[in-house]
Amino acid sequence: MHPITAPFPASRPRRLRRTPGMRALAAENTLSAGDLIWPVFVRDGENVEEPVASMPGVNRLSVDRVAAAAREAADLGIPAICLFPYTGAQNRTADCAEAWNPGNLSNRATRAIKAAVPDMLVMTDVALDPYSDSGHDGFVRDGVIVNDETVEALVKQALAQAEAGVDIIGPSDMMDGRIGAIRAALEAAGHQDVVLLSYAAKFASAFYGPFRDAVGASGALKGDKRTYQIDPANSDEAMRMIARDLAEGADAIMVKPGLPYLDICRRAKETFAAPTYAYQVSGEYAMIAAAAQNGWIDGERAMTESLLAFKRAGCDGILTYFAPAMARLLRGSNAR
Ligand SMILES: NCc1[nH]cc(CCC(=O)O)c1CC(=O)O
Repeated sequence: MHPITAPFPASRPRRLRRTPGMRALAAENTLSAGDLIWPVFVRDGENVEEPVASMPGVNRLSVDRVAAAAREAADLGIPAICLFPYTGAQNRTADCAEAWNPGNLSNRATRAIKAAVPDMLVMTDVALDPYSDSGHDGFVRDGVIVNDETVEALVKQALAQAEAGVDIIGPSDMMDGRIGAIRAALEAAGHQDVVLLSYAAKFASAFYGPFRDAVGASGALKGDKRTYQIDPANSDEAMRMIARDLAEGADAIMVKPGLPYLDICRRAKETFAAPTYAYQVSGEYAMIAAAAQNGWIDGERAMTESLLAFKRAGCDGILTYFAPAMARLLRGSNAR
């Protein structure tokens, strides 16, 4: 880039900032409901809407309420919902068998959404942590999260999700070789149109704390996830993970968390020119929502600014708990 600026007063950059119309004309990036994926927590029961204490404004929904949420999303122009099941300690086992149960919570919610709103895209998470008594994304053997055996289970989980009708599968487990294995299994089973959105650049982050509360994993988790998620110190490693996952058949890639990793978003987009998404995770949501609740920041403006940042960084879309609030705000105005 070679920006050319005349010396003052020939150049007065404030000319282009003078009115809302002028600013709209000069805007380099925009945000729309079509950029958003809404992560939703699913729980047992009927007609249940249970607040998540650490995420003000976010609820765990029973399957019937998830279908209603899908209708709401469709009305707001949000193209996709991402499902995360809440599992209590009593349903967590060492063999994680619930993960590939065709009738598990996630698969039931998928079918309910597809029945209620067929055009709503359903995304699901592939990882064992909602079903594991250890809270880890893989099997634990002698204190080690084992890779290859976990990948076999992830393949079964992904196939059950595809059978239930999901459009987008998001492996979030960070095991080695899972994208290739899941892609091959999907092809073999006739699910050639299922999109793989790989959580390729997923960092071992403190910002997942409220999520682990929301899905019931906080109490279960023993230790941390640093032997499989990426060290926050690393950027080249994230590029290698993205390259690998694209080479194994990922259609799109994700950077997670979001705001603390905008450099990774920008670098990923420039390096690979692939469809690139960011996950504005639970801790990021909680910080903004809690500060707004206390009157310390303007919640709507902070939400909008944080989401626009992802577009500026090169992302094609954002997974965010703010999705319905942002879409509602966008519908009411042309403001970004
Ligand atoms: N496979 C687990 C998973 N999938 C999405 C999130 C975090 C999402 C959020 O914090 O909003 C996590 C948590 C983790 O890795 O511990």
